[in-house]
This record gives sequence, structure tokens and C-alpha cells, in this order.
Amino acid sequence: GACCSYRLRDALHPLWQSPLTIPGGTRQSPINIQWRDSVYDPFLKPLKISYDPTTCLHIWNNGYSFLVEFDDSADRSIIVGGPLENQYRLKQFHFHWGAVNDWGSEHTVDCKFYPAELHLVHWNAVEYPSFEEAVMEGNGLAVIGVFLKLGARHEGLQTLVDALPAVRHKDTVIEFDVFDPSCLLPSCPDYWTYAGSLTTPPLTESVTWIIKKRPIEVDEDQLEAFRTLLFSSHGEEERRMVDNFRPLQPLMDRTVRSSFR
Ligand SMILES: COc1ccc([C@H]2OC(=S)NC2=O)c(OC)c1
Ligand SMILES: [Zn+2]
Repeated sequence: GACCSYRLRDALHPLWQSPLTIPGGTRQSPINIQWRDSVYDPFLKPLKISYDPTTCLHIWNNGYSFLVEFDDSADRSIIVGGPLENQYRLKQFHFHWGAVNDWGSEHTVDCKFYPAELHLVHWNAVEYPSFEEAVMEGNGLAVIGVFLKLGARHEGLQTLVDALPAVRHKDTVIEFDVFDPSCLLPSCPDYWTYAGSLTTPPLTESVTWIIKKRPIEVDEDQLEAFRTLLFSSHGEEERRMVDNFRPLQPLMDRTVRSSFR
């Protein structure tokens, strides 16, 4: 591949103790997005996003990342349009980040890593009865990926950052009852889209990826706050939660489409 060797791909990754690609996987994530190889698709619709901030439930540390989870028992926080055939319900969002600012994102653009990446996770509640079922289906999930770059302080993110000390250890949770995730989206509507997978076990090939072209800006203190979280539970030897991203996977027989020229 252009910017990465795949010999690692078949190794065991320290973080997950499982193969980095599922045997026979043809649409694994993350990937490098080579801007000049992406194909403008004029038939792609604008992505419509409507989130109800009161569907926010809690923040918890699941030992891989910290997740903000939402009440997905009705169509109150949804996305529709873009490359999607159906309406998808927001289930949770979380981040991936590095130990230093030179890396941390899962996807790369022209082989460039960002210090962190946000994943807004949605499931196809039109065709499937639950998130758990949708995770197993080719069109079950839609994940919006947003790159974070080092820059100005992000006021919307700060309310999340202020809650992180309460979820420092794995399996800790706090109530978080009003938050509007649209404050974490860049104003630019442009995105790339491709067919991919979850990036941690079960690695299922069920994700329609929507990767925003423009990053959002966060400051150094906010990135450092992510790095104060722990993979480890209370009472265990402390292991800092950093570098919770999966190595790049081969593009194989896929085309990345863009919503912009
Ligand atoms: C069972 O639910 C899961 C499991 C794994 C992931 C990983 O796959 C991506 S993408 N980021 C991750 O941390 C997930 O995220 C949507 C949801
Ligand atoms: Zn993720």
C-alpha cells in the first residue's frame, strides 16, 4: 500500500489479542483515503443530521474508549440521506487517539494521521430490530468519522472533557443527560464514503463510513485529558488509555466516493 506495510496486518495486535483482519475480510477498516483516487459521485445526497440533545444518557469507559450513549428506543436522533438508503438512529459516539499528537486517528488522508478521530455510531432501525442485530448486517451501521486537529479550544467538547475524571477507570459510568453531538461536527458538509467494518472486535463488515473532509479543532489540554483515561479497572495496575486505534487495512476492491468535486 501507498503508505503502510500490511505485514503487521496479520500480526496479533497488542490491544485486542485477535487477528487484525478477519479471515476472508474484504471490506475492513480503517483505510488510508487517497484524495486523488476518490471519485466524485454527483448522485450522493446531502447528509441530513437531526439529534435531540435530551436523548443523551451517560458516559462510560468500556476499556477501549469512552462512549457517550443515547436513548435509541425511538427515531429521535437520526441521520438520513448522504449515501444511506434508510434512516439510521444514533446509538453512541466515542473517540480514538494517540499517546502524542503525531498520530491517533484510525483513518488517514493521503497518509496523514490526525491526533484523534470521533466516531458517531448509528444503526439501521428501519430494517433491523436492534443495534446488536444491525451490527451483523452489511447495511446495518453508519458511522460518521470526524478528524480532530490541534488548534483552538472546542467549547462543546469541554463539557465532555470536564466529565472524564469520573470515568477514568474501565467500567465506570456517569449520568450525562443533555448533550448535542452536532456541536462536534464541522460546518463544511463535504465527506468521503466507503463500505467498511468495525475497527475493534467483532470487526464485522457492517459499516457505511461517512468521513468528514474537514477536521474540528481542539486544544492540547483537551487531547491530554483523553490521555488521562485508563484501559485498566479500579484496583488494577494503571494502563493509560492511548493509541486505541487499529492499523490501516488494505483497500482491496473498493472505491472511496466523495460528495464534493
Ligand atoms: C459492539 O459495538 C461496537 C464494537 C466495536 C466498535 C469499534 O468499531 C468502530 S468503527 N469503532 C470502534 O470502537 C464499535 O464502534 C462502532 C461498536
Ligand atoms: Zn470507533
